[in-house]
Amino acid sequence: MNLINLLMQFFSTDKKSALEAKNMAQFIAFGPVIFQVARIMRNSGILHEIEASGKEGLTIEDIVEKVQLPHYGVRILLESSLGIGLIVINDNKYRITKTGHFILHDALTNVNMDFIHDVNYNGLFYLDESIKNGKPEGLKVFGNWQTIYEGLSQLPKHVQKSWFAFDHFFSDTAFPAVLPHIYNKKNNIKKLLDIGGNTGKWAIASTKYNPGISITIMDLPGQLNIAKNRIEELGLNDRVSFHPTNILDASQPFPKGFDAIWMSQFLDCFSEDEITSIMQRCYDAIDDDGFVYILEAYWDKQRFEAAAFCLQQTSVYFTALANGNSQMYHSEIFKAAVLRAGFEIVEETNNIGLSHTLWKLKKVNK
Ligand SMILES: C[S@@+](CC[C@H](N)C(=O)[O-])C[C@H]1O[C@@H](n2cnc3c(N)ncnc32)[C@H](O)[C@@H]1O
Repeated sequence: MNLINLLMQFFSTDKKSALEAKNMAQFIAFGPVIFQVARIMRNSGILHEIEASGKEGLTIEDIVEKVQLPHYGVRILLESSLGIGLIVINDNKYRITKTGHFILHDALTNVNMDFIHDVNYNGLFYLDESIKNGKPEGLKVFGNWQTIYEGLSQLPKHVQKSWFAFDHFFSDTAFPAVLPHIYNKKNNIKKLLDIGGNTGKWAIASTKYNPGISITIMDLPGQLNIAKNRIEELGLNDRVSFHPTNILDASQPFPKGFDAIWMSQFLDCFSEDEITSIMQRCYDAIDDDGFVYILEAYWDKQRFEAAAFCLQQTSVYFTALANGNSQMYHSEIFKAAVLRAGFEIVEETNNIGLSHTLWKLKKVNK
């Protein structure tokens, strides 16, 4: 049985006993409480102090003294954390559990937790309206934009920080692994169009990796201003140029003359029809021997249940906050939207970085 079939088994059987299922249902019912307590246990230093005490453990009085918070509040957090499974108690002393360890130290957990709290938490209150209207109704907690991308450069600094940390966490692990797939002798790419290039991470990685490459980043003006500053600081102005545009305006043609088009974690920001429209414009922009590369994470292509879970839950951010009509896709739904524009997949590479799949596409011969 291959890995993908193995993953789908997680979603095709109900494995829990009745007791486990009832416990899980309580975790869901108290979900926001569990989330906030775990976050405060991490941020207040309580979890850290308990971990640092090792086998010895700490009493509540020890903890109150170390973190300088009221006794009542610390008691509430500790008792809740026992139920959550972050800590255990023996002889009136608290010690950390494995789950507590991951809340403190696991990079994926921390990036997800900050993203959910800073970017999503308040806006998720409007999920039911977002589902009904197909609009990101939760975005109003930050401002009056059609999509979060229009407002990204104006979000409060701590919100931006968590958004970028989340976005970059996934691309940072994928980019080094994927560079040799793109810039090899066979492809011979000299000019690349990076659509949705954001703050210029891929452009910078590409120019460092391959001295013969020049890149044009296409994105919304707000993001390109951030990218421009970075590129200038690094002295890469002669290698990287910018094409500000709102890609949702289908009347705007794409620039031409590129050997390949690159889209990383980009098309998931759009509905199926919008993906097809963007791919149609890619089709018009490249020559018949040109390529389009798509780097995406699909929940059905993951090796681990937790990875699929993260992607399935991230979709809800797109619904309530980002744009109301896109998601982290199942690969078959995404593939249909892409191929409708007249492309075929000529190479597929899975398990890149944490969770990505790379597709190399070319125009279908007519
Ligand atoms: C999730 S980020 C991906 C960034 C980067 N490619 C990466 O792999 O980390 C999506 C990018 O798409 C851009 N984007 C979203 N909607 C857009 C639109 N309507 N027009 C142009 N760019 C858009 C955003 O500004 C953002 O930079």
